[in-house]
Amino acid sequence: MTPGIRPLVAGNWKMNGTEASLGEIHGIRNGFMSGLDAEVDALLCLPATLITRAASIFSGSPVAVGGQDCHAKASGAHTGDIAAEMLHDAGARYVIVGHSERRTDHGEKDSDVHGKAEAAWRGGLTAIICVGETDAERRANATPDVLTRQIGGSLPRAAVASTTVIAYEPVWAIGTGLTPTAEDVKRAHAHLRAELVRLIGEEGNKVRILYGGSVKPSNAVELLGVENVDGALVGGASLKASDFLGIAEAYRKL
Ligand SMILES: O=C(CO)COP(=O)(O)O
Repeated sequence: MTPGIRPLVAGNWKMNGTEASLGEIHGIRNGFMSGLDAEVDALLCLPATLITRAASIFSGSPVAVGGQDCHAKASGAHTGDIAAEMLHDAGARYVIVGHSERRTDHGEKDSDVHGKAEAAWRGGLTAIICVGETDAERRANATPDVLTRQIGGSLPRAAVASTTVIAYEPVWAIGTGLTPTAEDVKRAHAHLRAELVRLIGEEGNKVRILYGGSVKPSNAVELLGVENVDGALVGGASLKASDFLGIAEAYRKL
């Protein structure tokens, strides 16, 4: 946690979810309507096919909807891609950019992520910029260098805290059930905070830095209580309303 920063618990459904999953979205809505919103902001980043339906379910609730990627351009001949403006039109207010799965599956580089973050702002969205080291980089003690390089290349210098979120997601912790120690998370987030301030000045002290990678209800209190951890980006556990709410409930104990 960071004094003065309201935490954000965000889900990332990745390539999961159909009509049959709408019950979980209703469950998430009901959970946040019953008082949890006093503690934390909530967001669900969905496949594009569910954004309009989820935005209608979440309407009048404190839960926002986000996309998982956007193109750098606003429109054009880019088959299969989606523009930030289109996500906004569908009801999204956030978009994840530079997730490690996009960096791996689609060869996205820091310079691509930089362009997508600017596109997100142009389209009226908050950009969630993801960074994080691989297992090999961790073993080589290269985590601080990797984070410096990724944030330096991915973060446009015009970033402001109201429309920028950083997510620290160690690649080796995603979907594996493995998590860094609280001490390792503290060190990585302190490093990212210092880099933010170096890159964008005092504004960097107000930017939310989320932790992502195997967050569950059982480890949420420990991970979310760490200094400079301003929320979570949750994959697998966000698919079930009870687990996602269980993670947000950590803020009732912190
Ligand atoms: O990649 C993630 C969120 O963006 C984390 O995924 P898991 O919570 O499934 O490890």
